[in-house]
Amino acid sequence: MKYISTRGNVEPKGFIDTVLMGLADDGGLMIPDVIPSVSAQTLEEWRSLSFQELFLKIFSYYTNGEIPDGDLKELVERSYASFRHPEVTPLKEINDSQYVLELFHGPTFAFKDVALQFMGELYSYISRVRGEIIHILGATSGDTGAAAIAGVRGKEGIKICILHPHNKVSKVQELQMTTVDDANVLNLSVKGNFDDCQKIIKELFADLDFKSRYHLRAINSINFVRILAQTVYYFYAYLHLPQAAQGKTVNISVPSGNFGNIFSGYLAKKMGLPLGKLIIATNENNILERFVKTGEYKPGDFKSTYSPSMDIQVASNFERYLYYLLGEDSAKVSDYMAKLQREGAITVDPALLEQVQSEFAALGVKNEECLNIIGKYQQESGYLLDPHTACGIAAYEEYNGPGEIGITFATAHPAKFDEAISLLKIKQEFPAEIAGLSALPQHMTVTEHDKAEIASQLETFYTLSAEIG
Ligand SMILES: Cc1ncc(COP(=O)(O)O)c(C=O)c1O
Ligand SMILES: N[C@@H](CCOP(=O)(O)O)C(=O)O
Repeated sequence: MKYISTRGNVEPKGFIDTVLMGLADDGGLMIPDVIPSVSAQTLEEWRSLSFQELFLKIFSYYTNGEIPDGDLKELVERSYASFRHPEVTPLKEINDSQYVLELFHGPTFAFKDVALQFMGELYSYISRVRGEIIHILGATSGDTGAAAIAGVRGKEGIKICILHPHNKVSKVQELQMTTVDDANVLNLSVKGNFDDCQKIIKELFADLDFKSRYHLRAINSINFVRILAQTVYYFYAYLHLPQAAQGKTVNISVPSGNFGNIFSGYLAKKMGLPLGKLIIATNENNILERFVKTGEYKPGDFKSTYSPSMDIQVASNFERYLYYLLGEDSAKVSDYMAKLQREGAITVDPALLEQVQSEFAALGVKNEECLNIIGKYQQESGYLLDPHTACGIAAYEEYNGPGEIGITFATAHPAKFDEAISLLKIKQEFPAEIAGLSALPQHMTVTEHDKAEIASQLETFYTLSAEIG
């Protein structure tokens, strides 16, 4: 398998080179040239596999043998040894038509750990085996940053710089990132919002001279391996439904921001996983809901909500979906993206909109509704949802039809977002790993929202890294 860019101007690459490239050098996003197909019989054979075994099966379609089987197995085993649940991503039954896939049992209590624990191991492996310098640059609305740092802190040959929006992440998220005192970690707290942080890193990646001089590597979902690692739990969830649910339509509701998690579901479906609707749940930053309902993709005004990790207006992975929606025509994708840049909005025609609506449903959940859902589920079933998951549940309630099975992804543990939970006067118990954070000193540099200033901070940090790494 080779990997190509959504914009068509990158020579086809192998798996490891795609990981290293991150953002495609032509400004697009890397995707496989052909999506492999998993037969119904193979799926049936996968039912009894553990999460780790399933991971290896799925990756075997994508890695071209560039990582020997034994090495990949070792990386996967190490990645999930740090999870607190033996199943890694357990499926919980709420009732016989409603399930929650808990994705928060990793070191930083959010779904990002699933892909980023593996990416940390993978980067470390690539650094060791290929002698590549790994200087990670990432942007976060709170969870990616914490998980990426946890995945690579203290690892030889790797440095990581994460930009987060100043005072716009939850207290626990900030502490998880900034109490790490390893010398290979730099936290920049940027005066702006997540979209500003993401825009700056994309511009720095697009400066090919800067990118190659400082060996910039991506950990955000612009990196295809993030998307691929996230497909594993779609398969896992589907294959672990009880027998009574099998054969029914299975819809998945996914709290969404950068469109990475749900794009993994789209990929899983294209590989042959027989899912019903993919339900996009957002908060009041509802660009994706507006797109699915009207065909217009237009970033709106940024709003701070109770689910800060989804406070995103410009959904990075939308371009990957656009590629498939436009019939895998990279010239058309380039035109649409140029128009978006020029005019601030793009619209798809009615025939394409019909296709979008056959593939996705979407709901932008208001702050008040988010709290109502948390309160309701806590009272009725004793299950405490985090505010992102609550948006997912609201969208499930809106779109799951009678006789259908709905799986909502629980993308974070509620302890990360007590700012919202405490508004309901719910007193939650904090896991020890989180409770202990507030006693630790924090390390971060507050920075203007200014690309040149950030580039200069990176130059200093990455130059120093040569001595450390
Ligand atoms: C807890 C949580 N839920 C949902 C999302 C949205 O996921 P995605 O950006 O992959 O759409 C994020 C951040 O991305 C998150 O941290
Ligand atoms: N919500 C994310 C935003 C970045 O998303 P990514 O999937 O592209 O890494 C976060 O928590 O940082």
